[in-house]
Amino acid sequence: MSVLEIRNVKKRYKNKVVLNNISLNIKGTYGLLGPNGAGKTTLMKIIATLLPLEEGTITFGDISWENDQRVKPLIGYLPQYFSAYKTMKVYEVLHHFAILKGITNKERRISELDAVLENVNLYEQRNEKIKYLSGGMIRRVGIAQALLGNPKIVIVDEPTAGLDIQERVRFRNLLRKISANRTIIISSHIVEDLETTCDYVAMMNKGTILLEGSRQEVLQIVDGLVWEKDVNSRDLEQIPESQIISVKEAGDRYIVRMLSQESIKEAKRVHPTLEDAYLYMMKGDNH
Ligand SMILES: Nc1ncnc2c1ncn2[C@@H]1O[C@H](COP(=O)(O)OP(=O)(O)OP(=O)(O)O)[C@@H](O)[C@H]1O
Repeated sequence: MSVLEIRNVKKRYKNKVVLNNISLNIKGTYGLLGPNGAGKTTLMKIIATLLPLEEGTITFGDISWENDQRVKPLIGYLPQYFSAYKTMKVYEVLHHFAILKGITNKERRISELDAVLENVNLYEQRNEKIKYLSGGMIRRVGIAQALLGNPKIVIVDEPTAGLDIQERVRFRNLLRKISANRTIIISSHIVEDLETTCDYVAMMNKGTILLEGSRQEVLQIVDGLVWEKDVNSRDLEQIPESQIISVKEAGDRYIVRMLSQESIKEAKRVHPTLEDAYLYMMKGDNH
């Protein structure tokens, strides 16, 4: 499988630099993690060719994003807000997208529509109107349209925003299921979404990549720096807020998770998670 190579991509809105020399090697299931306004959507739209590539290069094997007819069929895109077409039925919406994607052969179209409906587990609901579906089901219709034409690269922007916990878990499982033999790019500001689904992660803030690598490589940045301690409420107040990652209530005591270069008295060192690495990078970036 080719690597999606992004080199020195820059984007400005008027005088504001929104993407500042972004370079990434995107492969496998790839998570783009960053707070609101980091530039994730802008980068995804440029990859999806919805915004022009003004500076820098993007390539996938021998295909280049500069004027290549082969780019569009490579890509399936689920935007952050996929909620239009409310009065249309699931099948009609997908049929519409199949036509837009140029799947003109009727037999091929029918077999592709059936296959994507099965794939996202919505075959039973194919004659339901969109407005009667749950948020999670609508998101799955969005994935179904992105899969039409069997694209090699699927881009999913903030896939679980607004979904309840059950729907989020189901959606993550679906992303894992469709990831065989394709590159999937998932953007999110929710670390858990990427923790369980992604092989590679990039952390982004203010238009800049802070860290990129396999999940293991990214975790190494905080290896040895994460501590846990069981405290009462009085001791909890003594811990500097800048050190705290999370606090969990345990009866009348608290389990505090902390970041520290030095060992912390009576605390035990624990294995880092993606959230630890993300908070560490964000703290550093805000100094
Ligand atoms: N059309 C536009 N005109 C001017 N500024 C824009 C435009 N679109 C986005 N921006 C700005 O670019 C920056 C990056 O926005 P972008 O939507 O790419 O971030 P994001 O990481 O996807 O965040 P979110 O999850 O909030 O969408 C923000 O500061 C945003 O205000």
